[in-house]
Amino acid sequence: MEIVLLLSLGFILLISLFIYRLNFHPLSHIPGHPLAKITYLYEWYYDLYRVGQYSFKIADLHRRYGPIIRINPDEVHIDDPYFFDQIFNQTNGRTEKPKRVAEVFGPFSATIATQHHDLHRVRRSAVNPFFSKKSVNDLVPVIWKPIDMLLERLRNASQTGEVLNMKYFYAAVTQDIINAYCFAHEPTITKSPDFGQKLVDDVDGFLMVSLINLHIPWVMRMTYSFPDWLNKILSPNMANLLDFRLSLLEQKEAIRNGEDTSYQKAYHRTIFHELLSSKLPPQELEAERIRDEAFSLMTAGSGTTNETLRIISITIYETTNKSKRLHEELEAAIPDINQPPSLTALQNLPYLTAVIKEGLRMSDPVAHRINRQFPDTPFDYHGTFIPANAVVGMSAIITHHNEDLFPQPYTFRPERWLGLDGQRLDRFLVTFNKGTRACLGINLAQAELTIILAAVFRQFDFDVSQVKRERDIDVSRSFIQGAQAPDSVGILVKVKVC
Ligand code: HEM
Repeated sequence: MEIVLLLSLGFILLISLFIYRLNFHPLSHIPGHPLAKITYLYEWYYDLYRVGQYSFKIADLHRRYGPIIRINPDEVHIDDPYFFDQIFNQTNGRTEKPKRVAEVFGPFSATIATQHHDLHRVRRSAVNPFFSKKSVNDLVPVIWKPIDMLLERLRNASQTGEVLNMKYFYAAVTQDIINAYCFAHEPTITKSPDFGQKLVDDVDGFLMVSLINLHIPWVMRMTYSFPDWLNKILSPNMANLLDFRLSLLEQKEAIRNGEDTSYQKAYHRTIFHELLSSKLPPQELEAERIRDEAFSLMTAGSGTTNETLRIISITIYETTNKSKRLHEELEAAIPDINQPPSLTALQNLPYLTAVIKEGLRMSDPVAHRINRQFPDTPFDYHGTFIPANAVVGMSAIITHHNEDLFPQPYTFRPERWLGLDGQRLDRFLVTFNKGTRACLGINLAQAELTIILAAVFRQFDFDVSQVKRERDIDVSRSFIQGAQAPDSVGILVKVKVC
């Protein structure tokens, strides 16, 4: 009898909640699918049951309900490229990251995972100087080191016929670069026989788990509270990642204790040697906080750039006329491969630059929507009121496939970025997002893309006949970062010297 009473009470409460969300909630006037308005289960269904599909479903919902929609009980999503700056680039008051997004990697104290505006400003201003244009320009010799190693390995593979996996060789280079910048390490991953495949796969696995954590936050919180040995038993795939986190902690402590002085021999700045002697408040320099910052830089600084590199590379080799045009531009700009031009000279090459922009448009490594809360700022979207502190998001993948701005959006057409018409499109390229929480590593990523693509395309051609676009290239799932089909083994290529 009591159970029946309790069940009836629960049922009445649930119905009342649905009625509130549908009719009286501050976002109730915003159109959207009725199920998405009343329950998070709608989003769960697409993300958890259909595995990483909500990012794509949102585009469908916009087609049905218009440019401003409610995608879950508490969140608004906008599809309007002209409104991007108003949301992300506005400086009128505090910009916060919604709690469940900030904690998507667990209770994680890196800049990227900081919910509140003021703390984010403190953390971000400590790391910003390392990623300015000037700092990245000073880093160019460090960037070249693993690239030279990769070129050597590509040359060898072209002679032996060895099949290489592009997914891992680009990742290795980007990891070696950020490793050197963070800790003054010599490049080792680009030299390793499998290009450090396990760590790349583990980070992919971690991102998949993060999607579960977005929806069921206590899962990651609980696992964070377990000791590493227990987590390794529960989830053997995570063992390497946990060791990696531990090794970051150890490296950082060795620096703090003066046991690691490798930076004295390095001819470049290193982030963690400087950060540990910075004027950050003591709690910001605590061991685990700095470990989390290192973990975030090492992961955010590799997977994204790697994804763009491989999508550009394969797409360009699939379209012979484009690879020919790029190769001709590079041959003229780099007559002697042993004397590469400066980064600035490479960044002034019009076709290479257009290829990179088109690659950033089409690859969209951060496939998930990006959302914010503005506690001090309400918005007016063409007559639709969005109250202060509502969660508001936009998606680069939707903006970048807007047919009015980018006709034939699924076709790789670098030419769209050339000339005056191309310059007008620049403001709609939002792969790195905009505003105070936009990508920290944009200058580094741009430099890596430019130098790596110039170096590789100047000398090599690839046989891409083993690559299947739908399986290995197209982003068909979104786990914060975009992912390819589950049966993809990466991108297997044979190397040819051109
Ligand atoms: C093609 C390459 C890259 C793309 C497309 C990309 C994209 C993005 C995007 C969209 C964000 C905003 C995320 C959000 O608001 O939730 C972001 C943030 C961030 N990115 Fe990147 N990124 C790339 C490369 C890098 C590199 C090389 C680094 C270097 C270490 C880096 C470090 C970061 C960090 C630390 C943040 C957090 C910034 C903050 O919260 O203030 N990224 N990135």
